[in-house]
Amino acid sequence: MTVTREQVLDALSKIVDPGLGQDIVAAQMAKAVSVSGDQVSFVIEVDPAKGPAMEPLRQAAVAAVEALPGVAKVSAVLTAHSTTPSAPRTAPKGPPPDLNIGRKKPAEPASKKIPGVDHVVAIASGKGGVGKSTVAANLAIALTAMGKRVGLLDADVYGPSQPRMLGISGRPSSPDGKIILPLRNHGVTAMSIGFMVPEGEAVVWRGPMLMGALQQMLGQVQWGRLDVLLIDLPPGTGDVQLTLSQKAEVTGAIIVSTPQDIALLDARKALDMFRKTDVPVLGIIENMSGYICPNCGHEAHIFGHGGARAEAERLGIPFLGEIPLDLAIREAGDGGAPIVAARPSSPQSRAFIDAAERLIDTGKI
Ligand SMILES: Nc1ncnc2c1ncn2[C@@H]1O[C@H](COP(=O)(O)OP(=O)(O)OP(=O)(O)O)[C@@H](O)[C@H]1O
Repeated sequence: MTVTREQVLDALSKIVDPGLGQDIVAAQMAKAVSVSGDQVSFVIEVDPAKGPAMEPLRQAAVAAVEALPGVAKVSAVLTAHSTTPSAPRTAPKGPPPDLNIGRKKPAEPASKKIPGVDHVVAIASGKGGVGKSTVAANLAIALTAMGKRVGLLDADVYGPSQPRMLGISGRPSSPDGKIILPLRNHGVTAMSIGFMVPEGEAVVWRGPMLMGALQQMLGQVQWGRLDVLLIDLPPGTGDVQLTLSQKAEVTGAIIVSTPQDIALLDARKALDMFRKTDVPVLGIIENMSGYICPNCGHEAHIFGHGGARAEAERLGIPFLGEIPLDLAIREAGDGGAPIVAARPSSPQSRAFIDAAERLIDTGKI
C-alpha cells in the first residue's frame, strides 16, 4: 500500500506546536512534503529563537508519519523562517541589489527564468576538492569589481562552503514565510544551504529533499536584479545538476579541474552531462595549476600542467585560465575574505580577474 501526501498531511495535522496552540499544518509550518514510494520527507519551519526546543516537535512529527502504513523512511528537518541577517564582516562593494522585484510571486512553474536574474552560470567539477567553491567565490567578487551585479547560490548540499568563504554567518530572513532574503558580503548577494543548517552539522539529504531545497533556493530567494547568478554545484554529475538544468534557465556552465589526468577524466564526464542536458559549457578553468614557492619563487607543477587547456582546445571550448596552487589563496578563502577581496592587486587575484574577463569576453554574460 502506498501512502499519499494527503495521509501524511493528515498525520502531521495531529502535531500541535505548544507555543502556538495550533497544529503544524494549520500553522503552515510543515512544508515541502514529498512522498516517493515508501519514503517521506518534509521540513518544519520554526522560529530560530526557539531553536533546539523544537526538536521534540520534529520527533513527534516523524513518529506520526512513520506510524502510517506504507511508510518505511521519514526524514524531516527544522528550518528557520525568520531572523535578522548577521552584519557582513566587510562593507559591500559594487551596486546594491534591487530588492523590489520580489513583491511579485515566485516564478510560475512553467517559466524556468529566475525573476530579475539575467544569466545563470553553473560552476561545476567532475570530482570534489578541485577548488570549485574557491573559484566560484573569487569569480563572483571579480565580476562585482567589474560592475556586474552578482549573486552566488551555494548549491553544494553535501558540503556548503560559501558561508565560510564569503565570511557570512547567520540566517537569511523570510519576512512573510515564503520569500527568502539572501545575505550579502564582499558585494556579492549570497544564499547557501549552509545558512539553513547549523555549522558543522552533517545533513543527510535524501533525493526529494535535496531537490526541494534546490527548488526552494531557486524559486523563493529574492535575488533582486542580478546580471549573473553563479551556482556553486556539488561535485560530480548527480541529481542536483540535472534538477538545475530542468528547473532553471541556465546560460552555461564553467568546469573547474585540476591538471591531473584523473581529474580531467571526471571533468570530461561533467562536460558530457552538460552537453546531454543542453547546457552550453562556457569554459574550463585549471585550478592548482602550478605551485610557486613563497621562499625561492620556483614554480613546480605538482599536479601536472596544461591538461585543462589542452582539453579545452580539443573540445573547442574557451579556456578561461590557470589559477596557481598558492597558500595565500587557501588562507584567504578559508578565512572568509577570498583573495580577490582581500588582496585585489596581488598576482594570485590577477589570475581570477583574468578568468572573469575572459568569461565576459565570451559574450555570453
Ligand atoms: N588555487 C588554490 N590554492 C590553494 N588552495 C586552494 C586553491 N583552490 C582551492 N584551495 C583550497 O582547497 C580546499 C578545497 O577547495 P574548495 O572547497 O574550493 O574545493 P571544492 O571543489 O569546492 O570542494 P568540494 O568538492 O568539497 O565542494 C580549500 O581549503 C581551498 O582553500
